[in-house]
Amino acid sequence: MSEAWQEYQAARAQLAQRHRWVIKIGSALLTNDGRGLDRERIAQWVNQMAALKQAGHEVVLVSSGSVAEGMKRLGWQRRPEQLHQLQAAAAVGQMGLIQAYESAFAEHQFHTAQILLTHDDLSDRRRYLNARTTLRTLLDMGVVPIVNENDTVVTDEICFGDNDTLGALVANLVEADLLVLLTDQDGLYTADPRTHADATMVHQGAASDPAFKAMAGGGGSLGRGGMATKVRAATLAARSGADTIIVGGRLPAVIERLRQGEVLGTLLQADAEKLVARKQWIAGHLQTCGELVLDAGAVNAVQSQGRSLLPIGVAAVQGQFERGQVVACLNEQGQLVAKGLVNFSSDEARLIVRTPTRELVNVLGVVSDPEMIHRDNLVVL
Ligand SMILES: Nc1ncnc2c1ncn2[C@@H]1O[C@H](COP(=O)(O)OP(=O)(O)O)[C@@H](O)[C@H]1O
Ligand SMILES: N[C@@H](CCC(=O)OP(=O)(O)O)C(=O)O
Repeated sequence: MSEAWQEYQAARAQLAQRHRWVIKIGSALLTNDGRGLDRERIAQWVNQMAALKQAGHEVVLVSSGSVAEGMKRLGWQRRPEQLHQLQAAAAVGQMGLIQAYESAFAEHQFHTAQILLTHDDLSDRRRYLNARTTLRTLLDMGVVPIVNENDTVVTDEICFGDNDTLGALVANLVEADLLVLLTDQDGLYTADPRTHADATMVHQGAASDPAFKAMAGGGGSLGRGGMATKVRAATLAARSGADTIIVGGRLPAVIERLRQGEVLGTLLQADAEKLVARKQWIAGHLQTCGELVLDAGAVNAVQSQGRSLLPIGVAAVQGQFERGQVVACLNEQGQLVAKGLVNFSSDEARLIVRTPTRELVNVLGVVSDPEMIHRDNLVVL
């Protein structure tokens, strides 16, 4: 046995002990090649999740499939393009999705709970904390939360877009130990195996390794994200310390075998420093209200020295925002370097661009917090 394989085995044995699992099941897998939900498979996964719970683990399920099931129920052959049709299909299909899981978990005497989230729910601090408390309460009660995006009310601008991202943000929310992304491929390959017959599977690596991002392509017609969003999800999940496994959901007894520590799929390990809860919430903002453009000195202070962002280092302000909202910090080349909770509104911020701290009082009068973004509220990306 090679040394690398021994290393994989050791990592998997350790993972199998992890307490709180978020398991995401994608559309490509759930939907019987577009012919509605694959109920037989759903029952098999539920049996394995029930066994996981009986062994003392906690499980949160993130499941796609509402649009695909809605299309089947409505007799539609192709995924509609129009948003309101997608939303209608999701509303019809979510009924079937929840019904399928509820009856399968009931066979094992487990209660389930439906949680439908939008991006807005997680970007508002109060709603985020509410969602977190509810999910944790459900887990304490032994209930299996089943999460999906609230497709009926989201628009393109405010959606997570794919359930891989949602799965990662849920992993952050519940401080999961492990995120399992079940999909239609056995794992992440060096290139999309549907178009590259010679591609080989990656067994293990660091979530932040840019090589994986380069390998990952888009998805099929039912799923939305493809591998690209799965690799990104692994980097998001890593912020709260969760490792991610991308694995084939059609492999026999896949969840059970992961629980036994078998080397399956691709393990992307959390290698970045775990962020405190408040910073995870800031980092989880996919859309921000505005941008601050930082000069090179400020980028260095924030990125390499862990310092607060001061108005003197801000070269420009874009967009409209209020004090306390999350803004993006860009370098002068327009690349995202950080996100943070800003201490000034966009109107105030424009007035104090490039202003030294001691002169703020001359521009704005009394200033309680002189930093543009305090380091405790700043996440370097
Ligand atoms: N490097 C890669 N390795 C494996 N699959 C890839 C890769 N790049 C793109 N893909 C595609 O991603 C698809 C899975 O993503 P997707 O269709 O969104 O599934 P899901 O609904 O499970 O999220 C695979 O069917 C595959 O064709
Ligand atoms: N919320 C949507 C799923 C979004 C989606 O397709 O996600 P994925 O299968 O992860 O690419 C649904 O339930 O149909």
